[in-house]
Amino acid sequence: MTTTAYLLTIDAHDPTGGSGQAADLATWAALGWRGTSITTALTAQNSYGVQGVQAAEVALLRNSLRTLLADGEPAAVKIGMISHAAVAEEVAQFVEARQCPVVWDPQLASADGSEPWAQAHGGGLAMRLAQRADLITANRAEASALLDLPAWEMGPPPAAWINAIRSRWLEAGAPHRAVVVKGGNAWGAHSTDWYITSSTVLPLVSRRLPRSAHGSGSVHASVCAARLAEGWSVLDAAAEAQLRAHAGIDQAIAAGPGRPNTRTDARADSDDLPWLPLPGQSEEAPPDFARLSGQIGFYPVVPDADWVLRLLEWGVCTIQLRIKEIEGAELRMQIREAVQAAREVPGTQLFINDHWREAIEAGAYGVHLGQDDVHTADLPAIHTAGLRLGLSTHTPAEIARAHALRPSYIALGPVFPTTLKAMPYRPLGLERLTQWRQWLSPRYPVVAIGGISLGQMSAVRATGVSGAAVVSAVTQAVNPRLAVREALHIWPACADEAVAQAMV
Ligand SMILES: Cc1ncc(COP(=O)(O)OP(=O)(O)O)c(N)n1
Ligand SMILES: Cc1nc(C(=O)O)sc1CCOP(=O)(O)O
Ligand SMILES: [Mg+2]
Repeated sequence: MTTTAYLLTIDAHDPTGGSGQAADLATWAALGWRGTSITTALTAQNSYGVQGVQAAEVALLRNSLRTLLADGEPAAVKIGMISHAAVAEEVAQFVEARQCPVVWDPQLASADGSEPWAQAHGGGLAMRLAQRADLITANRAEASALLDLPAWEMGPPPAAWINAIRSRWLEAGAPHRAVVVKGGNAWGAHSTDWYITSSTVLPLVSRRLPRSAHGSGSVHASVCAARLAEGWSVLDAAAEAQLRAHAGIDQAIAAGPGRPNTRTDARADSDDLPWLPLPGQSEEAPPDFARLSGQIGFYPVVPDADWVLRLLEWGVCTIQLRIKEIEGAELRMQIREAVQAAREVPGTQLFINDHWREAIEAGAYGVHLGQDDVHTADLPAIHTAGLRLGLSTHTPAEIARAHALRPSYIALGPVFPTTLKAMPYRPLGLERLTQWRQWLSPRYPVVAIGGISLGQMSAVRATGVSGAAVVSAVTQAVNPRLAVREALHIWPACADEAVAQAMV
């Protein structure tokens, strides 16, 4: 029997279960991970906060770490509260000898001041933890105390913060290393986490909740550790962690008369989504793109206007024209022809892939764009012209980017391996599709795409998505007419009122 992979939290024991190792273990259980824990300190606390801290005995800590390792290496380590220099030294030595991802979530807490923070993190110890960590998740107070930085009230991180974070925490590290400075304890309508690497500064913006909750930092950091262990990028891990922490605070559990505990297994939805504005875009979300007028269902994606005409004849209502390798007058003509034909069939939702200028010119129903396209397309022009917008997404950070643009629908893919084009993403599978679809609900209709055959369409539909976009299942079918008939039988759409009336 092989050992089940495990995550390790090196953190304090919180008797309320709301933070520290208890919260990490519960979060990991909710994510399907086996968690293990090594105790850095015992705390006396309740819903009013920490009343006392007793650092772990160092020989026992060392023995615990060594003993645990005999079962195998952890898949990732999360470090939390360390309130004594000797404990910090032991933990630093331990993580320096590991190969796996390390997340460090520094804690200022030693509420009664009995174990001075400076002692535990002084003498270069904090620097050693920082330089080994793949990700440091600190709120502003923690980062300010550790790096001796001036207060930062509003807006993006000041240059002094970025310089200090880069020169002291990131410079020595690999390029994927990052710091997330969390915005939960700042002010304003939004709570913005700042993702900082040696070359990037990106805001992840959330709707500020009217309350805080105990343990949200632990939930955030433990989600990050799990996702780094699974090979997700730090930005993707941070985006999902922010979503889950937001949901956990929103659904916090009363633990007494004081602060509630962050819920570790909260069900996130679109109110919890962080958004990642485009460079130069304000934190304020833009106005929503127009809503879809009908349901989506079976959504063929086809390479030319002739295909669109055929699909209209066969009763398909939501269609995408995805023309590659044609330009100029021929491109414009095909788009115009398809748009004109679609307009003659009430209830048709025809999206034009990539070619947003030609789509506006032709008065199309909508445009579908990829992640790279949103940097160059004139999104306000598409919005002003009244076109719907569909966006491709493949990761939590891409979902956050899409949410910053408030499109009409969001596509998730590739659900299964696709042969249509090379994709640098691993397939989502149905479980992740179900999960991410929940994150996007109720705000966004979700379209599943990638490797979907007719045989898989019922299972895809059962995940709760609004539609399934397919290329090969139609264009490569031996008998496309029959394939379309079967697909419409599995997933009829056009429940649009206009169509329903036209059919009476
Ligand atoms: C419904 C739907 N989802 C995703 C895509 C992919 O769009 P994009 O990322 O722009 O890639 P190309 O299709 O242009 O290769 C799509 N077309 N439709
Ligand atoms: C064009 C495209 N975009 C994808 C995404 O995940 O964004 S998957 C994909 C290919 C869809 O073709 P088929 O149905 O033949 O697999
Ligand atoms: Mg495209």
